[in-house]
Amino acid sequence: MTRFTKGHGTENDFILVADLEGSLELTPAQVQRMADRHAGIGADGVIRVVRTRFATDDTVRALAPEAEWFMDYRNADGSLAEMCGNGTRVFAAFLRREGLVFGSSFSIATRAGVKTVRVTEEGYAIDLGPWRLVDEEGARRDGFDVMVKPRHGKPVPALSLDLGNPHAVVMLPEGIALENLDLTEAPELHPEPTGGANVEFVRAEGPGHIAMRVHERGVGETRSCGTGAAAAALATRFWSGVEDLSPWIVDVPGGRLTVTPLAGQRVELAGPAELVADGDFPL
Ligand SMILES: N[C@@H](CCC[C@H](N)C(=O)O)C(=O)O
Repeated sequence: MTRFTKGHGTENDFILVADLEGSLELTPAQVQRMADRHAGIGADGVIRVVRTRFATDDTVRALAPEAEWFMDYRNADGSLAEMCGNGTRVFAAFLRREGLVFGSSFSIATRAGVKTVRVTEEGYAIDLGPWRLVDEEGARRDGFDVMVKPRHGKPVPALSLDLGNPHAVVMLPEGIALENLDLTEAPELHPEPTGGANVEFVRAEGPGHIAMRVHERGVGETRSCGTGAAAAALATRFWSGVEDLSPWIVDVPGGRLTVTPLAGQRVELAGPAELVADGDFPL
């Protein structure tokens, strides 16, 4: 039996497995079984909690002097992802509950580098680090660099951003309601990015305020995506032409996140994190 904890951040839900000394080899099939919502525990992703110095990947192990704990993140289909914004908050909540970190600020290692966590009144704020437009020249010229076709929908232009993991953000044109999108299948992307992408659909709600739905790579539609919320806010800010450091509110089906652009092309994500259950699972 393997001990697990279930948690969520704005209803993006995760199974955490503590493997502090790095002795567990989690296979894609095991991840799929745990994440299965009918025959398993059910989750959008599985997070292995491991000491960074025991990570198998050399690039991650090199982060050990900066961050004691590595968030080994897997999507529900068993694929590895570089980063998970909501996952970092839930990971932080787990580390604190278990007494594995102390203080109101600490660092965690991810496949996309070290992220700094700050404890806040509502939960956690994570410095997601550097972000970039994938095709800056194309984006500045046309405002988009990829076409996205949702199921039963017409192709719409989107902007590709790299938040450590890949995103394509669509600002919905007039006449297409966010609520009516069919995200039961992955939207088609043209050109298709190598390695796929998470796709965010955005509606402007007012200055500094957007609503978003997301289709996540390796999962399907989820009720929230932290790196997706950051990508959506940064894309909307880019299209607005006012690239200041004011915070953005991002409403997702599972709640509300705050995204704050930081100096030096960095971005912070803030929101809640809840640990809701503990149990044992036959892996
Ligand atoms: N839900 C996450 C992102 C998880 C990884 C993503 N599906 C990918 O494959 O890149 C978030 O909160 O950022």
